[in-house]
Amino acid sequence: ATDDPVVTQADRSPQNWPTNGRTYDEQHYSPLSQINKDTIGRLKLAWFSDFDTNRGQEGTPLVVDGILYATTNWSKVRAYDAATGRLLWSYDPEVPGASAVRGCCDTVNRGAAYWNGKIFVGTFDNRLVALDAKTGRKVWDVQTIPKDSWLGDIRSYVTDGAPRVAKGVVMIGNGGAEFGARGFISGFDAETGALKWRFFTTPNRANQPDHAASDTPLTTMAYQSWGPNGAWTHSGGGGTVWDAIVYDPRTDLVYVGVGNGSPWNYKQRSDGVGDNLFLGSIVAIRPETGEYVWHFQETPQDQWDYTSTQPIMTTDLEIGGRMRHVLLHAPKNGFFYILDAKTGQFLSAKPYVPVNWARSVDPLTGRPDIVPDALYSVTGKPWAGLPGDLGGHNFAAMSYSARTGLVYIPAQQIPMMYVPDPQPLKQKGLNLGISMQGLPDDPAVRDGFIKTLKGWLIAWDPKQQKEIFRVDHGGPWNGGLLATGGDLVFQGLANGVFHAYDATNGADLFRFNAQSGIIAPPISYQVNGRQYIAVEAGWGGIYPLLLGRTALSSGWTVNHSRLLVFALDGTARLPAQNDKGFLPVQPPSHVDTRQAGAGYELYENFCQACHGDNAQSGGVLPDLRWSGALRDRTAFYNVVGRGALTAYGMTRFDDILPRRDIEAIRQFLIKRAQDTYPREVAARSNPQGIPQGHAITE
Ligand SMILES: O=C(O)c1cc(C(=O)O)c2c(n1)C(=O)C(=O)c1cc(C(=O)O)[nH]c1-2
Ligand SMILES: [Ca+2]
Repeated sequence: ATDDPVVTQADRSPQNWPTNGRTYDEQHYSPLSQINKDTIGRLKLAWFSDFDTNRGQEGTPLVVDGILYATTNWSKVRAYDAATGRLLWSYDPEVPGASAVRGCCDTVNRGAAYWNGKIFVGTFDNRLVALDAKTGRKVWDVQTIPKDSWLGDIRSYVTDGAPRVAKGVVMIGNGGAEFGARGFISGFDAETGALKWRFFTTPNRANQPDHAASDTPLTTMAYQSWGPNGAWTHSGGGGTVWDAIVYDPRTDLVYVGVGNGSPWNYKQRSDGVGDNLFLGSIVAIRPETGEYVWHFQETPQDQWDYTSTQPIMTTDLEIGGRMRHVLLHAPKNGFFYILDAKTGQFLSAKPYVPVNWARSVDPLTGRPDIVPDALYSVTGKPWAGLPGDLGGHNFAAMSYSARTGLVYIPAQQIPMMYVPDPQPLKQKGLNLGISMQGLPDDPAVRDGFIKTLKGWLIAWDPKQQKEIFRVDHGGPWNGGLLATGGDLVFQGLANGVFHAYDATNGADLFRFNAQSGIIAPPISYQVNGRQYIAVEAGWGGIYPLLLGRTALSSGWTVNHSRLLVFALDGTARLPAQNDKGFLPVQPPSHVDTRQAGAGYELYENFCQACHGDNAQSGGVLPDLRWSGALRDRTAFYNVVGRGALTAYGMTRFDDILPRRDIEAIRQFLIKRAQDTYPREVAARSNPQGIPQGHAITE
């Protein structure tokens, strides 16, 4: 079917939430208003459902005619009676645990798509699966990565974004640009799974046609913007399409948010020359053919992981006395962009968070005036960037309310020290061309860094391109946003508290202790005349995995993954919580300090990205200091070398790390356990047994 009114006319059915942003404009706005400023005092938990994966939950649930579809970590899908929470079916694509290491950022999933009685989900191992929405039975599945896109192990692909469907075509991209990847988006027939088109976002290294929709723009325009001999010719250049794919029925265009360069190091990637199209760009293509229509590059010469994959929305705005149909975008690079939706014409850009990599954006061309020192790979000198690699805004959905005229942005500040280190591309693991050293374990340094970590809900007036108000959060990495016809804005936070704010002034009107950090966006729907608010709780994603304990600066949180659903006069209650997390265990007494020293660097290179800087867990994956496997050299080798825990997502390293390196990592972990055990125990000597205050981040 080339039409499904459930999706294409979603604006006529406010009880539903049938596509990622509810309607094709992706405003994450629900017109429902039963829950409003007057009734908010009666908002209570109506039902909840525990998930079977305690890792980051980033899914936007869908609701179609009283059935709620949620996707969870490891690309699983669950269908519920949306009024009662009764589980109707669940689907597990059985993603191999060993594929976790192919992704930069937790085995998350950001949601499903609905079309003509089917649910579509992308799996972490890159399948696109169509399920019967009634029964959960698989209708078809296809592998979305063509074999020739891999280049040995130098390239990596994972799929964690939500597919989108327009005109009977299901569109999906993938992640992987932190390893090596050549980005693309593919369109499949929703009924059969047949590939209709593919659009690559970076050129073919021989500048030959790929026999893909992207051939002409790549060979005639993009190829010329790359240094012909850079490392991109092996890595693929990056430009992965890991999140935003937005169809606009008004223009009949699909807006594709394109990711960062691979490796990050621009000197290494492209000899330090060229803008490297289509990195850091929005590209507009046709849904039926993938044909190129326009592009706008937000970040030329990317070397900061400044992806343009962040959620995109469309709306009508009066600008300069004239109504315009526009795109609104707050990419990682810190500027809020307004583009003409039909032509891609640049209209304006203003910083929505502190920015130091560019002085400004040219008001006519939209080109950033890049600060010379920010080109760290060219200068060869370290650069402290604002925003950092995690962006002024990441995957968390923003929302727009036409009633207030405001865009609500889940914004943040996480500075990044970019230290160039153009090593040859590795066969496994991150290939950034920068140093992966974390912070020293010095409380003063850590405290200084933590003071720079910030999170805000920013209410932004796109007409004036300025902030109207903000809500200060304890720290970054908070959930996405929902605005409603009740003039409320809902957001879950990193510290596990779910809030409703007054959409006109940010007053905090509702708080609920969700027992786990929230990074997903809420939705709203209605069944039998009752309005509900639903959100997935589950702390994770890249921030706590990579930064470890430092990521808990908003407050101590442990992962309890579940779906929470609220309504007026709800009567459900969460069970008593266990907030203790991974408890310190007396470490082995013997350590080889020389080996432990060598182990630090190995740990930061191979283990840190999931288990946290300096071996302190961020509350999601096991804290390795207290692992039982530390006590025995062979047991540890079986886990790290031979893959005893691959089913849980822990890969095997014996293909790249010799035994002595793995043993050095073990010694480093024992040393870290010995050094930190006393302070970890002390931090828990309080009635709750939960680390308090300074100890959370020390
Ligand atoms: O370049 C890429 O291919 C890529 C992929 C992904 C991903 O697949 O989730 C992320 C990023 N980059 C990224 O830069 C980033 O900050 C990020 C955060 C997250 C997350 O889910 O927590 N994923 C990703
Ligand atoms: Ca990236």
